[in-house]
Amino acid sequence: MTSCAFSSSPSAPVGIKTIVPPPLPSPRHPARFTSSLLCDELSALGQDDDDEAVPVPDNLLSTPRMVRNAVYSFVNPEDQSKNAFLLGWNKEFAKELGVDINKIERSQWSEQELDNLVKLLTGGGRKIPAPQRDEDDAGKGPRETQPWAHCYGGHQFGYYAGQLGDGRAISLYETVNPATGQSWELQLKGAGKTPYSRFADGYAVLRSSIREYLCAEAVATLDVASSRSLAIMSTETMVVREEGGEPGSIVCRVAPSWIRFGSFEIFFYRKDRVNLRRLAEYVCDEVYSLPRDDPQEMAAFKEQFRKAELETIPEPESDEPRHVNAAVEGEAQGAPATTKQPKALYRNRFAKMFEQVAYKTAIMVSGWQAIGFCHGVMNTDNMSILGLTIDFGPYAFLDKYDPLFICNHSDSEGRYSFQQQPGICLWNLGRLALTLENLIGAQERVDDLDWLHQQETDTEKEERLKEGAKDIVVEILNKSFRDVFLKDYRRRMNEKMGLGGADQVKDEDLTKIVVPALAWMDDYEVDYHQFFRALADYKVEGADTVDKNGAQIEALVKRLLPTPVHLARGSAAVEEIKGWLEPYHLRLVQSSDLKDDQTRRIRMNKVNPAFVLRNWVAQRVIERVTESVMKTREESIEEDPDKNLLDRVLWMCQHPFGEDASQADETTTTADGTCEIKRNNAGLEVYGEYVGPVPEWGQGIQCSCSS
Ligand SMILES: Nc1ncnc2c1ncn2[C@@H]1O[C@H](COP(=O)(O)OP(=O)(O)OP(=O)(O)O)[C@@H](O)[C@H]1O
Repeated sequence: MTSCAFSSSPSAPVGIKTIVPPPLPSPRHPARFTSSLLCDELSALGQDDDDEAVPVPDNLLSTPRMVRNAVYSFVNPEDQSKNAFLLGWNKEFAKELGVDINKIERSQWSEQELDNLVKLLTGGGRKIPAPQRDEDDAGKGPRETQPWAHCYGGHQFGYYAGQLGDGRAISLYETVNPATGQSWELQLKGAGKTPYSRFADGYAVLRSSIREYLCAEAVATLDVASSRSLAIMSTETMVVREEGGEPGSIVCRVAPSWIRFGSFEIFFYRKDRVNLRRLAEYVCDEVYSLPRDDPQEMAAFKEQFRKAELETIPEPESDEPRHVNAAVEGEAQGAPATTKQPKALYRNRFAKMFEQVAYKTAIMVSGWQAIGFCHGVMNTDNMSILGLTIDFGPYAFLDKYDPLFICNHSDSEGRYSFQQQPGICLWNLGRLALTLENLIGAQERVDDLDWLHQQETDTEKEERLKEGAKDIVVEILNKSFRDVFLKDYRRRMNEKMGLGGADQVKDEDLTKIVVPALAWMDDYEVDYHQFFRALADYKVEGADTVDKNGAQIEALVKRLLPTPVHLARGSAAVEEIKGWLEPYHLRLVQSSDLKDDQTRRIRMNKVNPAFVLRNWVAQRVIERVTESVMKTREESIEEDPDKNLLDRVLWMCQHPFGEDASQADETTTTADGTCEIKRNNAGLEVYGEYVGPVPEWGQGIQCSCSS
């Protein structure tokens, strides 16, 4: 890359620097939030087209402050482009984003295009392609972004922390992939100070950027919703952290929406009902595309049920309308249903939105539990309104299976330990529900909903609204979170164990096979991921009971037990493994769909990764890339023997299952009856040392939180 200067466009006003568009897709809006949400007034001063408007200097725009009465602030990324260069480009995600197919590969870009991209992503340029849909702007050519930072609050480790906000993340613009219709918001993390930076510097260090860049892709590939990574840049600056000076970096990360639970909390705790309502409407409209509540349906509901509620309340009818939920209070506790009156509940769009959030959060966390992912900082400011995995800080994939595993060394009490994650999601959903209870509790009452658009206080009314939300929220948490979580977790675990897909899950699979298998792994400190790859090689053909498979079981145990100390307990392990292997074996042989060893193996190896982004792998990449960044750029390109490690590991994150899952390992029985399994690494050579046991130096690595 040359140290390119901006090229001047002939039509640009004198003094304004212009660059040609980089190979990125066009924006839908220069700034999506401008449409319906309130902007921080100070930051908006210089942003309109009015000739009279005086541009606000960047340092004032980004001055940390309390931002009230606003959902976001305009702010420009700090120009860190001087010596910046592109460290990694995720071409697989670029396709999903809708980047011009002829510009997917770095090798397809001109030097100018590379320069433009790096400048845009490191704050040195603001020109983006012309908007896609805005007819007024059509044909006007490149225009400027109006980057913004979002205002949010959040509960951190159980306590409400007040205003947090995007302190080092700045959204550039939103784009829609015309082929898929999916919209994406491009955000730079580490882009410099914003009004929400509080006492911090707005930067990100290379170490944390690499971890986020890789892990978002690893998680997404394992079929768990996640933010995505488009690119990672080295800013060639030093950033000061607890550990000393470290190279700085920016990640361009992308999500359909970056709104968090904490986005609602900030307005709730400030008693700012107007912004809370606007944000909720925005999420219903733009994020979930929920239709507006139908006034006629609401009126009909009111007529039919509220009047009846005042008189004598009828038993719910079987052909009641879809939105009516006749929850019978007390039924759950075993009280006779007839002694309690049924309540007719109307789920307005805010309840439906909450239901969607609960559902998506359940699916996300069932994914985490199944893939063995520990998030580490499940504060409400890190909970996405779309159930995406966001904020890849001190995360870790499990090595050995340990339900008590804590990956965040600041979490001394294990609030966010591996086994706590589903419960914490529920707790966090409870925090979100609190912010929405007025809106949900209003149900079909238009007058109450209108009242909620104002800032007026009426404690009695609010109590009534709160009461009106209670049953709806409880039911959503039960049905759309708890039940969904359990169902999805069963499905995922059954698939991992080769017990078939969703339609084949049996009630006792979890209690008789999955849970005892996990307990066995915990007891013998078995590697969580290797367990499933080894189990895929287990054969039932020719053995109608587990007892006929003795030699194979011994070999399996030998392959899984991590150290000689564990191996010394080998015979106990063999006996104990039978506790779940027996029902497992029977379950397989009794099903014509499951008993074919080869088919099952292929299926299992398609959901159980051979490559896992373990902490030691991420650490290795960090060390190599840091080393090369610390050299001059020319040196690093010429001399770094592992210069492609970042790209290679990204590729592994995106292709973790092995290239050829169909090749079976070879099982041989020796003369003395012992059984050896020779690993067939066909297709795994490409991963080199990055598949297989964790090296000694890499066991138990924890990462620092000062990112
Ligand atoms: N170096 C920094 N400069 C400014 N603000 C920061 C910095 N590090 C963290 N913050 C802010 O502190 C809060 C909590 O930090 P947390 O570690 O959860 O977020 P993060 O990793 O910066 O961001 P994200 O959740 O957007 O991935 C957020 O408001 C975040 O923006």
